[in-house]
Amino acid sequence: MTSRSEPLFEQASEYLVGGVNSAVRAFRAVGGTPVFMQRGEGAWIEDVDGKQYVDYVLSYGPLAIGHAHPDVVRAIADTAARGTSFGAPTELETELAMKVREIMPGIERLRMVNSGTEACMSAVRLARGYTGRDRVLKFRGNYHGHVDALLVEAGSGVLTLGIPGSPGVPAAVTETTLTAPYNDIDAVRQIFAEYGDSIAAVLVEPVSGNMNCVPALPSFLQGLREVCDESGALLVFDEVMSGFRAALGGAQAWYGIYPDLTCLGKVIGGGLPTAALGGRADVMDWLAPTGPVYQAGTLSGNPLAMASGLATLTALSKPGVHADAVAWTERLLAGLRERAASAGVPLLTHQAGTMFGLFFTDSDSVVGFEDVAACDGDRFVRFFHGMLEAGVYLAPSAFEAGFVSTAHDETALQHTLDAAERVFADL
Ligand SMILES: Cc1ncc(COP(=O)(O)O)c(C=O)c1O
Ligand SMILES: NCC(=O)CCC(=O)O
Repeated sequence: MTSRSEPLFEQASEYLVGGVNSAVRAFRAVGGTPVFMQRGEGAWIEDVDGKQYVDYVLSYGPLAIGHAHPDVVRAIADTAARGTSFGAPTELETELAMKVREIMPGIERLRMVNSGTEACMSAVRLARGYTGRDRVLKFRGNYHGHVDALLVEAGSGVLTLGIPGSPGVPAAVTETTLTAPYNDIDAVRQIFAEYGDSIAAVLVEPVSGNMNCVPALPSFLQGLREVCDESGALLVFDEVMSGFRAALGGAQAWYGIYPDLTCLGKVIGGGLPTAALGGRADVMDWLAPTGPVYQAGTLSGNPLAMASGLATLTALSKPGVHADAVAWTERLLAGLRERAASAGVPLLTHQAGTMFGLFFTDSDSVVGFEDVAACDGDRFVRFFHGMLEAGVYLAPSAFEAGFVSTAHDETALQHTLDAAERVFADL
C-alpha cells in the first residue's frame, strides 16, 4: 500500500535533517517510513491517509488526558487571544506552580523552563553551584535529554541509534560524569566510597522510561537517598516522564522516597513546550535572581504552555481520574499477556501507573540495561509493524516506554487487544 507519508518524508528529508526534528521519530531501528500524522482526538490519532490508530506514544508522554482535550484547547485559545508572550510575569505561572506543589508537596519552589533537557541541564548546574562539587553520577540506560554532561551511556534515541557517546561532547565535559548500572546499589556505594566527597548530584529516572520501562527497585532508590544524605550530594529525580504518571504525584509519591530536586517535563505542559526544575526551597533559591547560579529563558513560563499545563493537571487531578487510567493500563497489559500466552509468545510486561513496557523475553525479571538489550529485538520489529498495520501506534523502538491517557476507553482497549491477537499469531 502506498501512503502519502512516503513522498512527504522524501520531501521533508531534503529540508530537515533525516526528515525529522527529533531523532527518535525516524524509523531507523524498525525500517520503513515514519507515518505523518494530521490530527488527534482523545486516544486516537489519524495519519495523512486518514487511517486511525490507538495512540500509545502520546507525543512521548505529555498527553496524559489525550489529544485535543476540550479544556486544553479552550485554555490555549483563550490565552492566545490575550497575547502569546510578555517577557514579564503572569499569574498563570504561579497558578501552575501552585498546582504542581499541591500534587507534589515535596516541591517547594519551581523554575519553569522549556524542555526536559533544560530542566536536567539546570539541575546539574544548580547542584554543582550549591554543593561546590563537580562530579555527577548517572545510570546506564537513563536519558536526561541531550545535555552534554549527561550524554554518557544514555538511553532513548542514543540507544536506538547505537550512538555510544555523542561526538561533539568534549572529553573534558564528561570527565566529571560517573556512571553505574541501574538498580545496582552496591556499585553506587563503591563509587561513593571512592568519589563521595566530590559528587554534587545523583541523577536518576526513578522509573526508567528510556530503556523501555524499568521501574527502580525500592531498595535502590532508598539506597540512593541514604548515600546522598551521608555524603552531602543532592538526589535528583528526573521525573520528566514519570511525573504525573507513575502516580499522580510522580514516582516520588509511588515509592514514598523524596529527592532534593525534581525535573519535570512532558505532562506539565500538556503538549506545549514547558518543563520545570523544582525542589527544596533552600536549594532552589541558589538560582538567579535570588542566588548566584545563572538560569534564564526568553519563553520560559510561556502563557500558552502554562494554560495548557494547568488545564491538563486540573483535569488529571480530579478524584479518580488518574486511578481510572491506571486501572485501564492494568487491563491492557493483562489482555496482552493473555493473548501472547495463547499464541505461545513469551511476553513480560512492566507497569508504573500510566507508563508501561513490553518485553519479548522468557526471563521473569528485567531490572537493568543488559536485561533489556537481551530481549528479542527482531520480534519487537515484527510486532511493531504488525500493530502499526492494524491501527495501533507504538514508539518505533524497543527502548521506549508506552503511555496511556485518561481518554483510552473500552473501544480503544478492544481495538488494541483484537489487533494484538492477530499480530501475536504471526510472530
Ligand atoms: C526522563 C527524561 N528526561 C529528560 C528528557 C528530555 O526532555 P525533552 O525531550 O523535553 O528535552 C526526557 C525525554 O525526552 C526524558 O524521558
Ligand atoms: N523516550 C524518548 C523521549 O522521551 C524523548 C522523545 C524525543 O526525544 O523526541
